[in-house]
Amino acid sequence: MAVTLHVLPCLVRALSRPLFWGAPVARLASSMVLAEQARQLFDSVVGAVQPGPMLQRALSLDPGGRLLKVRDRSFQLQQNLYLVGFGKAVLGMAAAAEELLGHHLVQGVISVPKGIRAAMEHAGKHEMLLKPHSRIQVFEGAENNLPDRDALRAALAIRQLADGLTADDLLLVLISGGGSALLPAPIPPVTLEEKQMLTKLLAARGATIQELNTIRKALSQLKGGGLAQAAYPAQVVSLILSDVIGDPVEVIASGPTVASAHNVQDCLHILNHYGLRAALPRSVKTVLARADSDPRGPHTCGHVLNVIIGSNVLALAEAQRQAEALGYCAFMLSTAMQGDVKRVAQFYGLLSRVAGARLSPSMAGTSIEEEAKLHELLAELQIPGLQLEETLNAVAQAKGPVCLLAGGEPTVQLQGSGKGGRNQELALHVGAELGRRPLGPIDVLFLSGGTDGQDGPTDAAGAWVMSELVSQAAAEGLDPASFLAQNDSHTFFCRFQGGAHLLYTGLTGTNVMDAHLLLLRPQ
Ligand SMILES: Nc1ncnc2c1ncn2[C@@H]1O[C@H](COP(=O)(O)OP(=O)(O)OP(=O)(O)O)[C@@H](O)[C@H]1O
Ligand SMILES: O=C(O)[C@H](O)CO
Repeated sequence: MAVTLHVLPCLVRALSRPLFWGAPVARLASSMVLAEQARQLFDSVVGAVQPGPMLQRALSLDPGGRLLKVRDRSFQLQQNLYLVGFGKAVLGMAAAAEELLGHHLVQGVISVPKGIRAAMEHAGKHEMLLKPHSRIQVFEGAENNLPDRDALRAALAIRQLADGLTADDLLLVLISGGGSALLPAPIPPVTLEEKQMLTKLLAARGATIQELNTIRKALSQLKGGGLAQAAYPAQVVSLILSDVIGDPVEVIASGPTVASAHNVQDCLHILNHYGLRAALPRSVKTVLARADSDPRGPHTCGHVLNVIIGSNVLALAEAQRQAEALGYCAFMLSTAMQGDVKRVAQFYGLLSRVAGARLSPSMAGTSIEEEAKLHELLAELQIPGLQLEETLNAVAQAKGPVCLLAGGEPTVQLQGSGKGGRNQELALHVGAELGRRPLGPIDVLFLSGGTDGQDGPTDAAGAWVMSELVSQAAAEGLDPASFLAQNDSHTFFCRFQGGAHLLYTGLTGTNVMDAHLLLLRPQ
């Protein structure tokens, strides 16, 4: 990174004098500049949703320090502030809250992933760590994103804190993705093991996060508004970092401060759909039957303010501004990219050609068939809010390089036993797509990165590719298709050009799904 930054000024000068360079050298310089800019844009995505800046944006104290403002609401502070939190990004969020409000804080409990404090210390991210004599108690648990005994202990401590609150108290709840596994409190007689097993089975059979969390809510004391209910009559303010498409507060971490709108019939429908109804443990049947006849109905959450403080949308909006500052015409495609990575990669491959043809007149007319295919693929993927024709028209008007931004979470069907992640697999598929046909006089770079800095079980956040990937890989004796067949994208990128196309950030302390960047620059 430092080396790349060091050479950047010379490369920029080189690009402005292409006639003095041989074509291959100019192309190499151009690639390096594009790669450096893509990296900067990814950093701005992650930077926009760092816990400190997010909390500072969401919370403000009046000059006397006695009134906490959140959105258009004010809360009196008088030694009455409590804090709980659960999720992968909650350690940094709690550290930022402690920095802002520490002297008002009476007590706190957070549930965060196993090993996160050591990882943050190791990475030198001291702003993500609590103060030495913090009033916030930290529990680490939920190894491999599954509820375990440690997370159960944390959930019980959180419930105990909430149970003890009075009408004079204010409870700040910090929530981020991974919160469901970090807050398991099964309703008896359901056991932790039974809940674990059901979660695993549903996930393995392809249940969506909406479906999975509907079941989790029905079997939990704290999810689906249970935590808010426990904290009543205290006021509750939940600050939520979204890791779900569309930012649905009732789904993120299974909505512990949001009344659940689902009923038992919804649960039975889901369990039926995945063939799990017949084999349900007796305890689960008991809890569902009890909920069906519960005269109290769903939890009420009138004393709660739920606020989304960070999301994929916010993060990409910052990258869009940054791209414009770098001289790109930048357009947001969608923050709801979903579907199988292979299809999503075909979409980006076709989009590169079609947008390239609009951008570079010498390619015009070559893509009518591809444009039709692109529309077909988009209809199949059903990406909410993606205005393809409008974006392409805007690209056609662009004077200069174009940056297309998107976010979301495609899915990988694991077939092989290789090492990889969603983002590296997507990038490699896009590289293969770009290599299918020559692109004409246009440089194309595609980058895909997970905003938490960890793509699948690898230490990379993602990867970037250019249109020359297939031919350059062949020169090194590497065939992307055979790595893809084994879901082995990480091994490919480690070998290809000595790992130069891998995106490394380390754990970022935040998590708003994935970011995709497509840079197009006429040569
Ligand atoms: N070899 C592999 N190749 C491609 N993808 C893989 C591979 N192994 C695991 N994955 C994918 O990685 C994902 C799990 O990784 P990770 O732990 O980063 O979860 P996540 O969904 O990104 O979590 P979060 O929502 O917190 O970001 C799954 O989508 C899984 O299919
Ligand atoms: O914890 C969860 O439920 C998922 O990460 C979605 O928020």
